[in-house]
Amino acid sequence: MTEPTTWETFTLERPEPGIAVVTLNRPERMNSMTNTMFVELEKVALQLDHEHDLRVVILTGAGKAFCGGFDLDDAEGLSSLTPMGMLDQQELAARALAAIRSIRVPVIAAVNGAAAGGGLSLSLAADIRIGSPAARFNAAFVRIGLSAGDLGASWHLPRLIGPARAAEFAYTGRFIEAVEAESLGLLNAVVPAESLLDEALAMARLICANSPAGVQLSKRALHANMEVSSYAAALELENRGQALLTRGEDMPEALAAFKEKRNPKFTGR
Ligand SMILES: CCCCCCCCCCCCC/C=C/C(=O)SCCNC(=O)CCNC(=O)[C@H](O)C(C)(C)COP(=O)(O)OP(=O)(O)OC[C@H]1O[C@@H](n2cnc3c(N)ncnc32)[C@H](O)[C@@H]1OP(=O)(O)O
Repeated sequence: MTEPTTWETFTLERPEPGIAVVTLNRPERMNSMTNTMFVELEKVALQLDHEHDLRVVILTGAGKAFCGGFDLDDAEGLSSLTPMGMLDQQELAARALAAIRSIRVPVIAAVNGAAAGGGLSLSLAADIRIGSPAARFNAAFVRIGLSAGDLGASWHLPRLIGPARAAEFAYTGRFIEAVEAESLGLLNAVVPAESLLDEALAMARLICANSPAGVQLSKRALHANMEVSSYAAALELENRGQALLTRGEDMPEALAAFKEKRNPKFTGR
């Protein structure tokens, strides 16, 4: 494990080769999001996205919450902004979450507690969510006069839990606790709190054992095909990815390893 690097709003740790752990670090404010956090999250996402040897990012929260959404104390200060100023703030926040979502490698959210409002949106920007029993989700937006059309929540939720459940969740502002979240597919798994990070690391290791290029092009295909409208377009995109991968080093190495009954040594080239 290398020494953690501490940013103002989170820590970045590298427990083992290929794995980065980003921990939101404002536990006294339920890891709520400030403009500084948005700026720093965008920066670290762009930094990680350019690390050739990175294979998986794990995102979690310090203390008892994953992320309590926008810092409501900060919100006070925003009311003096012009409408365009407010739009700038919203776009700054949205860019941060888009940067997290578009990191080339898989992002696993280890949801250690409440994910409310923008915190829900942040958890949805990850590809995979593993929760502790304390994981709970809340589209808090409507409870404070905002819309659930926020930081990607209105795009992810219908695709993840279905339009009707997304509507109920968004309109009622109720909490979805861990067990229900797992049954809806909002969580991939619920694991004991004390082993949450270990479980995320175990899943990360499984991913690290596979072809980096294969995993990254799988992520691109899965993300892109949630956007394309047709099966034909999806096949076309998949075909291009496979054609690229068959020209790389990993596939022949995987075939040779299979024949020689040994583990492949992937390079990602
Ligand atoms: C409001 C935004 C307005 C601006 C709009 C335009 C700005 C554009 C830029 C930003 C765009 C971002 C868009 C995102 C929007 C949102 O996220 S809206 C939703 C905001 N979040 C919430 O409404 C959630 C509020 N918190 C809770 O519901 C609960 O605290 C919890 C997170 C579910 C945890 O509950 P519990 O475990 O019971 O802890 P509590 O006792 O409630 O809280 C402990 C302390 O933490 C403080 N805290 C919690 N959440 C926040 C928060 N979001 N901001 C600031 N502080 C928070 C809470 O006040 C407690 O503090 P103390 O009383 O001092 O102990």
